[in-house]
Amino acid sequence: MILTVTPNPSVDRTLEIDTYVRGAVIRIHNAMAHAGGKGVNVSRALRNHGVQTVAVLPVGGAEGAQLTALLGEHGIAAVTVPVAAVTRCNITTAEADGTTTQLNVPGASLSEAEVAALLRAVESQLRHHPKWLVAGGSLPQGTPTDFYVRLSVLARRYGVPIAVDTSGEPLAVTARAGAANLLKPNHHELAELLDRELTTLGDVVDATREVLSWGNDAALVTLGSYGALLVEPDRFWWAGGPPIVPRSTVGAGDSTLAGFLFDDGAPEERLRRAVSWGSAAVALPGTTIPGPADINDEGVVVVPEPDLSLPITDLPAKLGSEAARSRP
Ligand SMILES: Nc1ncnc2c1ncn2[C@@H]1O[C@H](COP(=O)(O)OP(=O)(O)O)[C@@H](O)[C@H]1O
Ligand SMILES: O=P(O)(O)OC[C@H]1O[C@](O)(COP(=O)(O)O)[C@@H](O)[C@@H]1O
Repeated sequence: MILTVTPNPSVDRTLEIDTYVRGAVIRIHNAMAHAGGKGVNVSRALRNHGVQTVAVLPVGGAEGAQLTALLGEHGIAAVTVPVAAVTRCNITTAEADGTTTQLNVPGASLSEAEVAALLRAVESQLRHHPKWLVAGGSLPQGTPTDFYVRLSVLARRYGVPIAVDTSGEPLAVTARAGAANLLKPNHHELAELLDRELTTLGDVVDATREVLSWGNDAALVTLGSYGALLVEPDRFWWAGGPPIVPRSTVGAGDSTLAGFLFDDGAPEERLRRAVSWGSAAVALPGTTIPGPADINDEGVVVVPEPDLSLPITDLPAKLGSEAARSRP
């Protein structure tokens, strides 16, 4: 079983339009709603692939009830912690040219008692010794910024490894505490954490190694359309998929993390699977999370320790074609 916790879940609403024009009346072609939030999406991806998973999340108000109903439709076993504040709705516009714009609400406040109830709900599931605890997303107001560090202390007490996918201050606090067995920042979150631009592959690998030197075991750094890197203290790999015009990139990072955690195995294989799940998510509308029928890893190339001087933006073009040429 893989346990996930999402302190700030969302009903994700997606509006598919031609082009976003500020100040204009925009006609919507398709509107859809999915259960969202990082841990929730990891649970959805795992569940789609037959992995047992439990999602812990706070829910409140009518949107909380809708979120619970959506989770039921997705077949997710959820432990919901009732809270007074109304669950947020994040809104995405998905344009015909593949541009995805996310409007993420901060999320209503949790009281101290509600934060404590959330931690207790996670602890009661840790007693079942899940294979991983996956903790993800922003923190709602009222949640201490060291929330993920507290989760990590709990997880370690039960011998459960923890993967954390967050951003901003909660990422800084978690990473600097060396609290994670696996971190899943994207390129921009990593640059913000280190407060410097990361232009080449070497820049990203050095930055990630710095983060690992704070006590974190490994990092899966996603690079948007430029693929993803798996970095351990002494080794790293890059992987990338075929070019895609996205339908919606929302949920791609979460699907990538789920693909990585789906099974043990050689790091290259886990990274290949991660990128194939992430690429599949990009081709699907709204926060649709891929299942086995959506995924094809044939176009995904994995390259161990590529040239560190390569600009990130050149990776798919340079490494994708080199790997294809050297394939037997
Ligand atoms: N525009 C895109 N084209 C192709 N693949 C993409 C695109 N955006 C994301 N992906 C895939 O999804 C993964 C996660 O995307 P990324 O945007 O880095 O994560 P996050 O959603 O966490 O910000 C990438 O590693 C890549 O495999
Ligand atoms: O908690 P945050 O950072 O606001 O992010 C929440 C949003 O991220 C998502 O989990 C998608 O994340 P990814 O695109 O990184 O996979 C949405 O479902 C959700 O609305």
